[in-house]
Amino acid sequence: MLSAYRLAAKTPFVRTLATKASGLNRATLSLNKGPIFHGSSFGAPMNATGELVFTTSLVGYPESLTDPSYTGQILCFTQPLIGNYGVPAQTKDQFGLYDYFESGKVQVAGVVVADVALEYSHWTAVESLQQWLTRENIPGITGVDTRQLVTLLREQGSTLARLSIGEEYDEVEDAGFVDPSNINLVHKVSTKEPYTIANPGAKTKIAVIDCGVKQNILRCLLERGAEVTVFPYNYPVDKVIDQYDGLFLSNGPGDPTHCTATVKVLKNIMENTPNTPIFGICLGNQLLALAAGFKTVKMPYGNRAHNIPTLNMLNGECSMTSQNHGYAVSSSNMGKEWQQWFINLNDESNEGIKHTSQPWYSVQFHPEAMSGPEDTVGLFDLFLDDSVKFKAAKA
Ligand SMILES: NC(=O)CC[C@H](N)C(=O)O
Repeated sequence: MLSAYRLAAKTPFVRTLATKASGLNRATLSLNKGPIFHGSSFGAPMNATGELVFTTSLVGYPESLTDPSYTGQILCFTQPLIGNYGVPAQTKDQFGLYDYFESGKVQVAGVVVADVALEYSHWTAVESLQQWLTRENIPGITGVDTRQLVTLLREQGSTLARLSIGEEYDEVEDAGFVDPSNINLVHKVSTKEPYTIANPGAKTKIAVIDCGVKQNILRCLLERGAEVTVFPYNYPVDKVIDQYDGLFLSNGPGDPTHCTATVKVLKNIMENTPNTPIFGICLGNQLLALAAGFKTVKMPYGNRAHNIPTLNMLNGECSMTSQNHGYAVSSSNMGKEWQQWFINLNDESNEGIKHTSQPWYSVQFHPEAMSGPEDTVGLFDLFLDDSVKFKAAKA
């Protein structure tokens, strides 16, 4: 029997007037393992290649498109109409962080939508999605049957794809498909130099390993009273960790096994300064797991959404979470020293690990929720409380 999703994918797809009437040029989305989708070009009129992934989040395209974890990926939105609330200005808050974006630029390689809204309306908006992507040199394709496309991706897994201008993918002209999993993408997005975000009256000092940290993660730490120093992913943080009350491991793009330098630093910290509180998010969860001796695996098509239910294995609480990942921690049996902290209630994949005696823990989902539900934002309070306690114990 066909699922409702399969049925929907089989019904004819109707493009709305917004796209048809716009006079956009033709564009093509070619999947490595086939097939080819035709649509109209919006944003920058150029070709792009990357891993094609999809998100089922209904809102938050300014945040998702600027999330450094999407580097190297072509992002397909299953929400059919994207762009209708426009794009906000690049204003900053009192910490110098972007109010509405997760980094200073669009990070995805390309965008795939069913129907781009060329007109927009929102009190924060200053330009359309089309104008923003054009300015940022990122191409998009609209008019794609995203239901059919996502059905395919769910069946065959995330795939490499090319987005090209015109009706056909030209194998001779194009360099071919670039596989971002072969590249150390963290190296591209991590800060090149350490920097400190001052926070007058801060009660604790946190070292952040930046693998592509989202702005709202830094804000969640700062707002709770931390002074934050952000380090490159390959900086020898183990040599300076005694100056800090806690270590935070950020989100980031690509395969976590590329971050060997970070895992080495982490192992040193866990061995030499064991009482230091450590908290990781998403890639940070994978890196902590690798440092603890566990393995990570590539998922068939990953989890990218705002409504993924997770179960806290220690207290039985269920939370809705925001997610964006294609890799997962593989072990469910964690031995005596570690425990599965959270699991995913849809596919039972790992959603977090916790040490049984040290203040070391991490989650696969995004408690900073930018965007998404804020059910688990209290994890930042747990981490800051642990770092304040650690600071008191050191004094
Ligand atoms: N958001 C993230 O940190 C993503 C982590 C990792 N790159 C993955 O895809 O699983």
